[in-house]
Amino acid sequence: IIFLNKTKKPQKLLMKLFSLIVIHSQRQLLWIHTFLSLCSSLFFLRVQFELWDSDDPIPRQELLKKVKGCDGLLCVLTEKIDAEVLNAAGPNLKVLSTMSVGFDHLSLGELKKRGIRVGYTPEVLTDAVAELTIALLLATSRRLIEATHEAKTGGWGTWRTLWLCGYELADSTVGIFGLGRIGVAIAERLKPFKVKKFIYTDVAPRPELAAAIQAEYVSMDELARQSDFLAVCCALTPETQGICNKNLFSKMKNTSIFINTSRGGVVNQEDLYEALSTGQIAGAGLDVTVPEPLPTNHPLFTLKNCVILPHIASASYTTRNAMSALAANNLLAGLRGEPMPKELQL
Ligand SMILES: O=C(O)[C@H](O)CO
Repeated sequence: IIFLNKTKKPQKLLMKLFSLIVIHSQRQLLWIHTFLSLCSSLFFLRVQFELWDSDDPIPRQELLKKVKGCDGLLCVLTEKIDAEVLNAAGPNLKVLSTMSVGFDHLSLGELKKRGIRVGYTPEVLTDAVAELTIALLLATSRRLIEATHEAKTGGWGTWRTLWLCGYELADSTVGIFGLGRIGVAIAERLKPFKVKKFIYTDVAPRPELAAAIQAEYVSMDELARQSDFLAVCCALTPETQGICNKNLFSKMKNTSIFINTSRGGVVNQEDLYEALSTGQIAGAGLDVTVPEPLPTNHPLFTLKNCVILPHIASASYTTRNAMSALAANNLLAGLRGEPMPKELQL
């Protein structure tokens, strides 16, 4: 979280920036890009900034206190930016920059009403998210977590014909729910695994994106019926909230693998638990849940056929650096009154 205030004191500001760079280059490589971007522009813009100096989210009360009077705010997805925060900020706030492609943590209506411009970080994380999705899909379908556990804990006896058998991608049908950049990037990576067919569903056909991967547009029901692997790549919106539910799982094959690297809110977790524990579907790989972190006593953790990761799809050094630099540049462009590199159209 970075709070920005315009100021007329560049000298003091430079000293402050310099000390912050030193502190953060020792602590978090990730932030260096952000600070360099900020430093190169802040001198000319004459702004003061304050950083929430921790990897843990800023406590809500602290956020409400510190945001008062700010012109700009850079946040991550753990901060809910709603009317309460915007009221606490007051009328100075002109720009909000989130270091995320997802924006379900932002009250867009409230931001629009106040004329606050919003920056976000699409594209720079596409490769990392697609890569992690493939890793999660294979870990789930080929039962890698179960297998390493068995090997480590003495379950590995003689070679057995059906022990730890899973499902392979060759000759399979892969379904994508929500075809955007990330869905296409996932399909491109899956293609060399000899997938037979890609199908997708979305609010409407997306022929240009689909052409890149020769994907066929189908209804949600068909997606459920045909997919051997179903990857959820849609944004969380009121329309997609809980859309992966009993109705969807009941139409899937009992050999199908369900993968979600978008947002946990898209899935009805009780229905997913039911589908997994009764063998309605074969397995699920989740990088996102509700809540996050998912309590360690959550029923989904008891299932061998459910692989749960702690929301790490974009967690590569390269991508997080790129996200932080883009978030900083969005913020600065917004403060200068210029077009942001990646601005959300409200
Ligand atoms: O929205 C995002 O940017 C991702 O979920 C973070 O990896």
